[in-house]
Amino acid sequence: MTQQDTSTQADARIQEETLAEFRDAGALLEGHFILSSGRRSPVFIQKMFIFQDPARTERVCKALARKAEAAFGKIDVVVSPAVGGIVPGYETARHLGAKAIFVERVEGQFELRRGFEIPADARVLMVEDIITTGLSSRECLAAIARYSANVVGAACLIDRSGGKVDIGAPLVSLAAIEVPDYAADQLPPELAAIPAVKPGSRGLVA
Ligand SMILES: O=P(O)(O)OC[C@H]1O[C@H](OP(=O)(O)OP(=O)(O)O)[C@H](O)[C@@H]1O
Ligand SMILES: O=C(O)c1cc(=O)[nH]c(=O)[nH]1
Ligand SMILES: [Mg+2]
Repeated sequence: MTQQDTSTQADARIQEETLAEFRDAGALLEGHFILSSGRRSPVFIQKMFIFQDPARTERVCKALARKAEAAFGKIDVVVSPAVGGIVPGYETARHLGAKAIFVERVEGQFELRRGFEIPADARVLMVEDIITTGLSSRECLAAIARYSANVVGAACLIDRSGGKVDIGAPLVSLAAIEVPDYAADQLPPELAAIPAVKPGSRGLVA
Protein backbone atom coordinates (compact mmCIF):
# COMPACT_ATOMS: atom_id res chain seq x y z
CA MET A 1 0.00 0.00 0.00
CA THR A 2 1.43 3.43 -0.99
CA GLN A 3 1.61 6.46 1.29
CA GLN A 4 -1.07 8.10 -0.89
CA ASP A 5 -3.45 5.12 -0.38
CA THR A 6 -2.92 5.43 3.38
CA SER A 7 -3.68 9.16 3.41
CA THR A 8 -6.76 8.67 1.18
CA GLN A 9 -8.04 6.05 3.65
CA ALA A 10 -7.32 8.38 6.59
CA ASP A 11 -9.22 11.20 4.84
CA ALA A 12 -12.19 8.88 4.19
CA ARG A 13 -12.24 7.87 7.86
CA ILE A 14 -12.08 11.53 8.99
CA GLN A 15 -14.94 12.36 6.60
CA GLU A 16 -17.09 9.52 8.00
CA GLU A 17 -16.34 10.54 11.61
CA THR A 18 -17.13 14.20 10.85
CA LEU A 19 -20.44 13.40 9.15
CA ALA A 20 -21.32 11.09 12.08
CA GLU A 21 -20.71 14.01 14.50
CA PHE A 22 -23.04 16.26 12.48
CA ARG A 23 -25.67 13.48 12.18
CA ASP A 24 -25.52 12.64 15.91
CA ALA A 25 -25.82 16.36 16.77
CA GLY A 26 -29.01 16.58 14.67
CA ALA A 27 -27.28 19.17 12.48
CA LEU A 28 -28.32 17.76 9.08
CA LEU A 29 -31.65 19.51 8.51
CA GLU A 30 -34.17 18.94 5.72
CA GLY A 31 -36.64 21.53 4.42
CA HIS A 32 -36.36 24.60 2.19
CA PHE A 33 -33.46 26.89 3.07
CA ILE A 34 -32.24 30.23 1.75
CA LEU A 35 -28.46 30.03 1.84
CA SER A 36 -25.99 32.87 2.43
CA SER A 37 -25.41 33.13 -1.34
CA GLY A 38 -29.16 33.46 -1.98
CA ARG A 39 -29.29 29.95 -3.46
CA ARG A 40 -31.91 27.51 -2.20
CA SER A 41 -31.36 24.02 -0.84
CA PRO A 42 -33.41 21.14 0.61
CA VAL A 43 -30.55 20.53 3.09
CA PHE A 44 -29.04 22.83 5.72
CA ILE A 45 -26.09 21.92 7.89
CA GLN A 46 -26.81 23.70 11.17
CA LYS A 47 -23.27 23.91 12.51
CA MET A 48 -24.48 25.60 15.72
CA PHE A 49 -25.83 22.19 16.82
CA ILE A 50 -22.17 21.12 16.86
CA PHE A 51 -20.89 24.35 18.43
CA GLN A 52 -23.41 24.26 21.31
CA ASP A 53 -21.60 21.12 22.52
CA PRO A 54 -18.02 21.97 23.58
CA ALA A 55 -16.82 18.34 23.62
CA ARG A 56 -18.09 17.73 20.08
CA THR A 57 -16.63 21.05 18.93
CA GLU A 58 -13.28 20.10 20.42
CA ARG A 59 -13.24 16.75 18.58
CA VAL A 60 -14.03 18.17 15.13
CA CYS A 61 -11.78 21.22 15.46
CA LYS A 62 -8.87 19.16 16.76
CA ALA A 63 -9.17 17.04 13.60
CA LEU A 64 -9.33 20.23 11.47
CA ALA A 65 -6.22 21.62 13.19
CA ARG A 66 -4.28 18.39 12.52
CA LYS A 67 -5.32 18.44 8.85
CA ALA A 68 -4.48 22.14 8.39
CA GLU A 69 -1.12 21.71 10.12
CA ALA A 70 -0.25 18.75 7.87
CA ALA A 71 -1.14 20.78 4.75
CA PHE A 72 0.20 24.23 5.64
CA GLY A 73 2.70 23.85 8.50
CA LYS A 74 2.93 26.27 11.41
CA ILE A 75 0.05 28.72 11.82
CA ASP A 76 0.34 31.93 13.86
CA VAL A 77 -3.09 33.50 13.38
CA VAL A 78 -6.49 32.04 12.48
CA VAL A 79 -8.95 34.51 10.91
CA SER A 80 -12.60 33.54 10.57
CA PRO A 81 -15.72 35.17 9.15
CA ALA A 82 -18.43 35.94 11.73
CA VAL A 83 -20.79 34.61 12.84
CA GLY A 84 -20.42 30.94 11.97
CA GLY A 85 -16.62 30.97 11.78
CA ILE A 86 -15.98 32.38 15.25
CA VAL A 87 -16.33 29.21 17.35
CA PRO A 88 -14.50 26.81 14.98
CA GLY A 89 -11.85 29.47 14.35
CA TYR A 90 -11.18 29.81 18.08
CA GLU A 91 -11.20 26.08 18.79
CA THR A 92 -9.04 25.21 15.78
CA ALA A 93 -6.58 27.95 16.79
CA ARG A 94 -6.43 26.47 20.29
CA HIS A 95 -5.24 23.15 18.87
CA LEU A 96 -2.76 24.93 16.57
CA GLY A 97 -1.30 27.07 19.35
CA ALA A 98 -2.32 30.11 17.28
CA LYS A 99 -4.26 33.33 17.93
CA ALA A 100 -7.91 33.49 16.87
CA ILE A 101 -9.46 36.66 15.46
CA PHE A 102 -12.46 37.29 13.22
CA VAL A 103 -13.84 39.61 10.58
CA GLU A 104 -17.42 40.81 10.88
CA ARG A 105 -19.78 42.65 8.56
CA VAL A 106 -19.89 46.46 8.71
CA GLU A 107 -22.58 47.66 6.30
CA GLY A 108 -22.30 44.29 4.57
CA GLN A 109 -18.49 44.19 4.18
CA PHE A 110 -16.19 42.02 6.28
CA GLU A 111 -13.74 44.05 8.39
CA LEU A 112 -11.37 43.46 11.29
CA ARG A 113 -12.70 45.43 14.27
CA ARG A 114 -12.16 45.45 18.05
CA GLY A 115 -8.46 46.34 17.69
CA PHE A 116 -7.59 43.01 16.05
CA GLU A 117 -4.30 43.12 14.12
CA ILE A 118 -2.39 40.70 11.89
CA PRO A 119 1.41 40.96 12.28
CA ALA A 120 3.17 41.35 8.90
CA ASP A 121 5.23 38.15 9.37
CA ALA A 122 2.32 36.00 10.65
CA ARG A 123 1.35 32.78 8.87
CA VAL A 124 -2.43 33.09 8.57
CA LEU A 125 -5.07 30.36 8.22
CA MET A 126 -8.64 31.28 7.25
CA VAL A 127 -11.13 28.98 9.01
CA GLU A 128 -14.76 28.69 7.85
CA ASP A 129 -17.49 26.46 9.21
CA ILE A 130 -19.36 25.40 6.06
CA ILE A 131 -18.50 26.32 2.45
CA THR A 132 -21.14 26.23 -0.28
CA THR A 133 -20.30 28.64 -3.14
CA GLY A 134 -17.16 30.00 -1.44
CA LEU A 135 -18.54 33.55 -1.58
CA SER A 136 -18.11 34.24 2.15
CA SER A 137 -14.62 32.71 2.13
CA ARG A 138 -13.57 34.89 -0.81
CA GLU A 139 -14.99 37.96 0.94
CA CYS A 140 -13.13 37.04 4.13
CA LEU A 141 -9.86 36.51 2.22
CA ALA A 142 -10.35 39.85 0.44
CA ALA A 143 -10.76 41.56 3.82
CA ILE A 144 -7.61 39.88 5.15
CA ALA A 145 -5.71 40.91 1.98
CA ARG A 146 -6.31 44.58 2.87
CA TYR A 147 -3.89 44.01 5.79
CA SER A 148 -1.14 42.59 3.49
CA ALA A 149 -1.29 39.35 5.50
CA ASN A 150 0.47 36.13 4.52
CA VAL A 151 -2.42 33.67 4.08
CA VAL A 152 -0.93 30.17 3.80
CA GLY A 153 -4.25 28.33 3.41
CA ALA A 154 -7.86 27.86 4.38
CA ALA A 155 -9.78 25.16 6.24
CA CYS A 156 -13.44 24.33 6.76
CA LEU A 157 -15.43 21.63 8.49
CA ILE A 158 -17.71 20.75 5.56
CA ASP A 159 -17.31 21.71 1.90
CA ARG A 160 -20.77 21.33 0.31
CA SER A 161 -19.31 21.68 -3.19
CA GLY A 162 -17.69 18.25 -2.94
CA GLY A 163 -14.23 19.77 -3.36
CA LYS A 164 -15.10 21.74 -6.53
CA VAL A 165 -15.15 25.26 -5.12
CA ASP A 166 -12.24 27.65 -5.76
CA ILE A 167 -11.88 30.22 -2.98
CA GLY A 168 -8.56 31.59 -4.24
CA ALA A 169 -6.46 29.86 -1.55
CA PRO A 170 -5.54 26.21 -0.94
CA LEU A 171 -8.37 24.61 1.04
CA VAL A 172 -8.63 21.58 3.30
CA SER A 173 -11.92 20.27 4.67
CA LEU A 174 -12.88 17.46 7.03
CA ALA A 175 -15.70 16.41 4.71
CA ALA A 176 -16.34 17.30 1.07
CA ILE A 177 -19.83 16.31 -0.02
CA GLU A 178 -22.06 17.37 -2.88
CA VAL A 179 -25.29 18.89 -1.58
CA PRO A 180 -27.87 20.14 -4.09
CA ASP A 181 -28.69 23.84 -4.33
CA TYR A 182 -30.71 25.85 -6.86
CA ALA A 183 -31.17 29.39 -8.13
CA ALA A 184 -34.26 30.93 -6.51
CA ASP A 185 -36.08 31.04 -9.85
CA GLN A 186 -35.24 27.43 -10.74
CA LEU A 187 -36.69 25.50 -7.83
CA PRO A 188 -37.87 21.92 -8.27
CA PRO A 189 -41.64 21.78 -7.52
CA GLU A 190 -41.21 19.74 -4.31
CA LEU A 191 -38.92 22.48 -2.92
CA ALA A 192 -41.15 25.35 -4.12
CA ALA A 193 -44.02 23.74 -2.16
CA ILE A 194 -42.22 24.25 1.20
CA PRO A 195 -42.01 27.73 2.85
CA ALA A 196 -38.39 28.93 2.81
CA VAL A 197 -36.38 29.85 5.93
CA LYS A 198 -33.03 31.67 6.14
CA PRO A 199 -30.95 30.45 9.08
CA GLY A 200 -27.72 32.45 8.54
CA SER A 201 -26.77 36.02 9.48
CA ARG A 202 -25.85 37.62 6.11
CA GLY A 203 -28.21 40.52 5.42
CA LEU A 204 -29.95 40.35 8.80
CA VAL A 205 -31.14 43.75 10.01
CA ALA A 206 -31.66 44.46 13.70
O1 LIG B 1 -19.78 29.48 0.72
P1 LIG B 1 -20.97 30.38 0.87
O2 LIG B 1 -21.91 30.29 -0.29
O3 LIG B 1 -20.57 31.79 1.17
O4 LIG B 1 -21.82 29.84 2.10
C1 LIG B 1 -21.24 29.49 3.33
C2 LIG B 1 -21.37 30.60 4.34
O5 LIG B 1 -22.74 30.64 4.77
C3 LIG B 1 -22.80 30.64 6.18
O6 LIG B 1 -22.68 31.97 6.68
P2 LIG B 1 -23.92 32.99 6.74
O7 LIG B 1 -23.57 34.16 5.91
O8 LIG B 1 -25.18 32.27 6.39
O9 LIG B 1 -24.02 33.43 8.21
P3 LIG B 1 -23.50 32.75 9.59
O10 LIG B 1 -22.01 32.76 9.49
O11 LIG B 1 -24.02 33.68 10.61
O12 LIG B 1 -24.09 31.38 9.68
C4 LIG B 1 -21.58 29.86 6.59
O13 LIG B 1 -21.21 30.21 7.91
C5 LIG B 1 -20.55 30.34 5.60
O14 LIG B 1 -19.94 31.53 6.03
O1 LIG C 1 -24.64 28.06 2.19
C1 LIG C 1 -24.95 28.38 3.34
O2 LIG C 1 -25.31 29.51 3.66
C2 LIG C 1 -24.94 27.35 4.41
C3 LIG C 1 -25.21 26.05 4.16
C4 LIG C 1 -25.23 25.16 5.24
O3 LIG C 1 -25.49 23.95 5.08
N1 LIG C 1 -24.96 25.59 6.48
C5 LIG C 1 -24.69 26.87 6.71
O4 LIG C 1 -24.45 27.24 7.86
N2 LIG C 1 -24.67 27.74 5.69
MG1 LIG D 1 -20.79 32.31 7.83
